Amino acid sequence: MGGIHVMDHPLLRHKIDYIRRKEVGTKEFREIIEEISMLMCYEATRELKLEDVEIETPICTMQGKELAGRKLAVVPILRAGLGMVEGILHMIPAAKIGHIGLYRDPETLEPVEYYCKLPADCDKREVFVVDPMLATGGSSAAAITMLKEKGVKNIRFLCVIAAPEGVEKMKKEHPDVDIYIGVLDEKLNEHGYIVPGLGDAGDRIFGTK
Ligand SMILES: O=P(O)(O)OC[C@H]1O[C@H](OP(=O)(O)OP(=O)(O)O)[C@H](O)[C@@H]1O
Ligand SMILES: O=c1cc[nH]c(=O)[nH]1
Ligand SMILES: [Mg+2]
Repeated sequence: MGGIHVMDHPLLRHKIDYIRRKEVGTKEFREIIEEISMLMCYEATRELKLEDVEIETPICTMQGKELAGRKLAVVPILRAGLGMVEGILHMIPAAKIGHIGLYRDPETLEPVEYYCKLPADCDKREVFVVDPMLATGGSSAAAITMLKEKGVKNIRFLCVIAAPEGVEKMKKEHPDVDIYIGVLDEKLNEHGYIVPGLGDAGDRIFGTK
């Protein structure tokens, strides 16, 4: 059974509220999203399994620990999810990377799929789906459905800012998935944007629009 984990950490909160400011430019926005992702990764990996391993220190032999099983895969939802990959790779450099291309139709707010490329053995890995924004939940729910259709079982979703509407949709459609949220915001506006939010994460990361 998955759970909703709203991170309650002063450093994370400071960084998220800093990049909400409209005067923060692309370079700084991108750098800080990377830092936020690193901190979120630390928290989201808390439950990873360890196994015993014998190691030799300069002093003696000991039973040490290392991460069990296959390494993680990180799957950003394009485009904005790409902004979170580097930060996670700082923590887990050997992670494999998949990509799911989805954009939200501005009229219907429904996700439109345009790309999917995953590591060949993705179904045997722990998969972290990443996207800074969970708004209606349409994009993340669709991305996770795509992964499940390919046999992926162990999925966690990391987002920087979530709206309650998106959290409800994810709980309903993917109750087995753990969701890690930097900050839970108030609501969606009439255009499906998160309030207070930070605007369009993809445009802010890539300097488009
Ligand atoms: O929860 P939802 O209502 O689906 O909205 C969230 C989605 O919207 C944004 O992507 P967008 O469609 O702007 O694409 P982009 O990343 O290419 O800018 C965001 O990065 C999420 O993927
Ligand atoms: O507030 C929002 C909602 C969807 N996508 C974004 O980038 N921002
Ligand atoms: Mg966008």
